[in-house]
Amino acid sequence: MRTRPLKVALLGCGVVGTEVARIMTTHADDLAARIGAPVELAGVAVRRPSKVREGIDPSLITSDATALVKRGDIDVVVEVIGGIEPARTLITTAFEHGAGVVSANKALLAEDGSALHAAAEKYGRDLYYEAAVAGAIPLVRPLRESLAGDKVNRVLGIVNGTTNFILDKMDTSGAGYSEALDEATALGYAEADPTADVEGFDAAAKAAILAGIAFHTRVKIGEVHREGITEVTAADIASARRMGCTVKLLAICERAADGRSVTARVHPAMIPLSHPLASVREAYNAVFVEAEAAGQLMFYGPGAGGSPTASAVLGDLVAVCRNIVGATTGPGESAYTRLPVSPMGDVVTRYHISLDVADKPGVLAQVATVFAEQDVSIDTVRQQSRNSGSGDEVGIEQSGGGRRVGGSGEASLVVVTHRAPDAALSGTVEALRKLDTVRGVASIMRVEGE
Ligand SMILES: NC(=O)C1=CN([C@@H]2O[C@H](COP(=O)(O)OP(=O)(O)OC[C@H]3O[C@@H](n4cnc5c(N)ncnc54)[C@H](OP(=O)(O)O)[C@@H]3O)[C@@H](O)[C@H]2O)C=CC1
Ligand SMILES: N[C@@H](CC=O)C(=O)O
Repeated sequence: MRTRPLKVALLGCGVVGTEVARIMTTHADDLAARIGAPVELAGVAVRRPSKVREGIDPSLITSDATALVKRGDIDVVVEVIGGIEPARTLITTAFEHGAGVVSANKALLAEDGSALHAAAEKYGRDLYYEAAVAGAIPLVRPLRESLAGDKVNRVLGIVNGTTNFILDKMDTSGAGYSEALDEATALGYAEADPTADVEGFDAAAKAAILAGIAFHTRVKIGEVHREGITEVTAADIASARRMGCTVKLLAICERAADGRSVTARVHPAMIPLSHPLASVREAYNAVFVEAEAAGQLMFYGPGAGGSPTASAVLGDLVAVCRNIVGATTGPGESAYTRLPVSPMGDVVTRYHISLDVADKPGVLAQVATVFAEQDVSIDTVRQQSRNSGSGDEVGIEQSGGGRRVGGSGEASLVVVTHRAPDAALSGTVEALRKLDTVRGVASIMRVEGE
């Protein structure tokens, strides 16, 4: 065992950083045994140095993160500040000054991963970021290392704990959206600005990282199609239930059949209750990986929160420290080639469309014609009259398109399609909006996982 301790600079001591510092202290002997050298917390950079931080030697705390990473004796920098700047400059400076880096910062990796990897390679240092995707779940290293000899074609998962928590609460306990969000924030799942969670930015960043590692390419967050959960209503959730489905925010990354391009998208979707992702509750995450030789793999576990995320950070810290002790580095990024990211219009899937229509003869025929003109095949149609008082269904159409319309006034028409390109669906919706008899498009949701 080497006796000189490896020195670690911790940048950020919030939800995640506090737990990283605690585990480094309480598990110091175990970490030393696994690494082959003791590790020492050499400094902790925060924004508010006067705040009392339980369990942390006050003499280690500084507000000058730059000076800490430039000290010259730091072996590993753990960045758990978040955001783009100053995190990006601090990580690059760490490489320049000879340190390896562990980061949980998905926003930065999805925005500028290429440049960070290039800087790590230039200075011969490690950049590890297991905690950036799906909290405690080992996913980055299995994709980057264990599956490096296979060909991954699809990654589909729930990668944001906050939104899964909110949708789960809305579904199972009938909680309101705001109430569920407040609870997720109090539990430390949500980002500093929860807009990143509920508008899908956090999941989109994770999708960009996953697509990059899975397909050995580079995908930036701006290339990921993104829709959040703010428009998901109790009616959508009830409608999903009627179809034997539940609503989840999914991240889906796919390699095209010809292998020449990829797609990456994040949006709410209905999935059948029989699908394993349907039973992923609260802030848990789960990711399906489909690889040519391995088949289907599922990764499941806590996707957010201080302690689970710190577990992933500590795993990376051990790996980077081991590499330093062994005078080596982890897998580099030079084998990556850039595949184009296809637009959302090329994605083929099924849709659940809820329309408010005039409840009179001929409406269903008009609506069906629009779908046919756009070459979008209808699977099922369900009509619910607004005049029935109780809200009971008054007409159920069979698969494939028979017609039954009656009464007058307004009705709600729910159309579920067969698989069709997203561009064709957009064209259909645009044409539907122009029909006099269509009073509004209440919701559009993709149906996945069948
Ligand atoms: N929370 C979670 O469940 C997960 C978080 N992550 C990622 O981990 C990272 C950290 O998240 P989290 O711990 O929740 O964030 P917090 O907001 O709880 O903590 C951020 C920390 O960074 C410090 N900080 C902010 N700006 C600066 C600065 N300019 N210089 C020095 N320190 C600064 C803050 O200081 P101060 O304490 O003084 O305010 C605080 O200690 C993010 O990238 C996040 O996306 C990843 C997976 C899960
Ligand atoms: N806000 C994120 C935290 C982990 O990445 C989430 O809710 O999943």
